Amino acid sequence: MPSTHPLVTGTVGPGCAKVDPIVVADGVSRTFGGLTAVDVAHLEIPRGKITALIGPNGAGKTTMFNLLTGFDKPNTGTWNFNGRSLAGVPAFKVARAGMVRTFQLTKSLGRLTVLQNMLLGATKQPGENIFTALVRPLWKSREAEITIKADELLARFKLDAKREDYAASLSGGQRKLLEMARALMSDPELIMLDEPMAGVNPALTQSLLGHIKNLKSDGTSVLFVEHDMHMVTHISDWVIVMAEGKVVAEGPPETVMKDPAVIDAYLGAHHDTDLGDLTGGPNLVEDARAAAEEVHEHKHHKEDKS
Ligand SMILES: Nc1ncnc2c1ncn2[C@@H]1O[C@H](COP(=O)(O)OP(=O)(O)OP(=O)(O)O)[C@@H](O)[C@H]1O
Repeated sequence: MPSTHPLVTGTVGPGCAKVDPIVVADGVSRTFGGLTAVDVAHLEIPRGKITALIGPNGAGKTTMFNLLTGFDKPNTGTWNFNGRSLAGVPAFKVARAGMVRTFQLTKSLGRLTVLQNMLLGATKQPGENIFTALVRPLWKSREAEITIKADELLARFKLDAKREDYAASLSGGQRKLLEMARALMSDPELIMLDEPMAGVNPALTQSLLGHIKNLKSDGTSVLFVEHDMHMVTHISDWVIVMAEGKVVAEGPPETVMKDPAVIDAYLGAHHDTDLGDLTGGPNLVEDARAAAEEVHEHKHHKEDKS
């Protein structure tokens, strides 16, 4: 039976319209040779909420992130952010518009200090504006301003003690925190996190979850890609499921995990999974997570070898 939800106008389903969308995408496709990585007819991301983008390996989630944030160019498609068209706009301008992303493999620059990494996250660097660049006092005051902001964020993410350390010396989890903190240097309205939990040890998991929830309390919209189904069910307001480049399901976490299309999407990557385990049982979330982890490990194993 078609269902409704307070975040949605009309009925809940793949590509459904949101009451207050921050991103609206239409007809976005990207092919690599003969492979269609993304083929999304319509997608809307709700404002001020935490939205999870899930799906098996190779579903097109990271490619969709790359397209929306200007790190890749689509074959077709348009999208707007806050009502402003951002199709074809390069990544640095997308960040200035208020849409910032982090990467699956963190991009912190190991040979720069933690603080220097943070300063690079500020969208308007001192010297970017020719007038400011020529007038040294203005240059200096802007630099002081962004350093204060960087220090505040480092304290919030408990990285202040590491301020002068090289980013290369941080643990995987600390680098994820640094990525998130750096993304916040530009005061984004939408932050897009690509697998924030991957490689994070359990000690930092709670802290990362807390930071993501705080982002929402501060009014920031969050879109994240994640294979950890516990995280997805715990913190998301909304879940979007991709498989083979398309949006195959979406809805609140408590219902989307029971959707046959979601089960199919995970089984699609898992022909050897025991169907009896995954269909309809109370452990669906647990099983889907284990399935996703298994695929993930398999993939990383392949990557290690190559
Ligand atoms: N630069 C590229 N060149 C060729 N093929 C690519 C490229 N980037 C992605 N692909 C392919 O596009 C498809 C979608 O990949 P993508 O990384 O977007 O999936 P994903 O859902 O993010 O997967 P994962 O969960 O493993 O990160 C895959 O088949 C992938 O191999």
